[in-house]
Amino acid sequence: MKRGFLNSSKAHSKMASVGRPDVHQVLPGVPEGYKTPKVNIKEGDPTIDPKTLPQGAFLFTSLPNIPLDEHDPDNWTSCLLQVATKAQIVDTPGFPRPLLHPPKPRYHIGPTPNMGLAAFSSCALKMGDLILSERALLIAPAHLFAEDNFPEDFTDAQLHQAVFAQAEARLQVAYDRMLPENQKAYMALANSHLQDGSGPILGVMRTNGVNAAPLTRPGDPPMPYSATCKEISRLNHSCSPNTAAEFDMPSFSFRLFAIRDIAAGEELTYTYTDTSASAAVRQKILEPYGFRCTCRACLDPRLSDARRASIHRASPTPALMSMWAEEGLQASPLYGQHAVTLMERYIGAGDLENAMVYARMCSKMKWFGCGAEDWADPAKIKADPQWRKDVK
Ligand SMILES: C[S@@+](CC[C@H](N)C(=O)[O-])C[C@H]1O[C@@H](n2cnc3c(N)ncnc32)[C@H](O)[C@@H]1O
Repeated sequence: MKRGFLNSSKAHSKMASVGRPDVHQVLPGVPEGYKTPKVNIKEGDPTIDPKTLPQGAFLFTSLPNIPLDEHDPDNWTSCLLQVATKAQIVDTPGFPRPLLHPPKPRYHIGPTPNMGLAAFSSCALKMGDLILSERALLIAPAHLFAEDNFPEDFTDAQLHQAVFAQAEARLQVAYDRMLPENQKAYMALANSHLQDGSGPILGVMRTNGVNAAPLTRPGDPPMPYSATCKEISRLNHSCSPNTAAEFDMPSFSFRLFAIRDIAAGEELTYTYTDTSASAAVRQKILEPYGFRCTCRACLDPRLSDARRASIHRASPTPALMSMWAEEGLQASPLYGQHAVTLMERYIGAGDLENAMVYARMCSKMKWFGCGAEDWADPAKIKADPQWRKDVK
């Protein structure tokens, strides 16, 4: 039986452009005459051999690496990645594996009265059910970074705008490499950054980016990546979400799972914030998305804040697990770790019935990337080296 899964480290041809935005038109704060530096290291550029680039250099690429004008039923992602990150991806055993799809569609996108579009379950779902798999439209560094020395007389506001302009110019290259239908899908996504100087491509990324954590290699400085998806990015936020997304490196795709049982027609949500934080802190983190969360935990923060604080401190017990579930925090890695701890505790005590309860729970927690479908097997539990080790 695999232990500690929760602790393990775990995008040429020129194409038509849909609604191609003009960086300087949409960034009025950039001083007249300021030109963004050219950042054009594209794969397939005959003047550059990617193998000679430093590991930290950025590369525009498509993953899986198929010709840019070709269609793949599973789509491909237009990426801006560090050279070393790309190497890590293509060296992943099994890459590029086809996507794992549910046997029939389990969700649909539809309107809400006050939250724009949203995703809804099309059937009753069980905890651990795969809802959808998709490759992102765009993956790029989540953090804005400046690439040249700015004129000394720039004001803070101008500096801010110039950094946005650089980011937009970079993203424009990745956007130009997308298939026209992907460009169209990208520009159709929500944008909560229409007034702050973000260019349109950056604005959509900042509104819809999903954390592609496994792409961040351990190192200094860490480079977080943001993935903008056609479908998953339609999910609205909840501080007690009912889904979680896991990035599967071999297939280079996100998998969205039900993290508890979900009724047919229920809205599917995931979290944009830190669910362990207080309601006030969560609202602050959500501010850039342009809404105030009105989920159950935010409407009654006094009770929920106290409960969240205490359950994050407490040691795992079956009663504590119920409190985590009542608070709707099954996406938290700590919840998963507790399930493993309890399973191990019952294995050590030779308590098969209770060990099976938590083994079944762990087996369904596929959003943690554990892929541990067969943990809930009494024969395996009894064959575990720790079986009955704590029995005096
Ligand atoms: C990633 S998009 C989600 C999909 C979006 N509703 C759409 O129409 O495409 C994020 C945007 O959805 C809206 N949104 C997401 N969660 C919300 C919530 N809990 N309450 C109100 N608006 C929300 C906000 O406008 C936010 O900027």
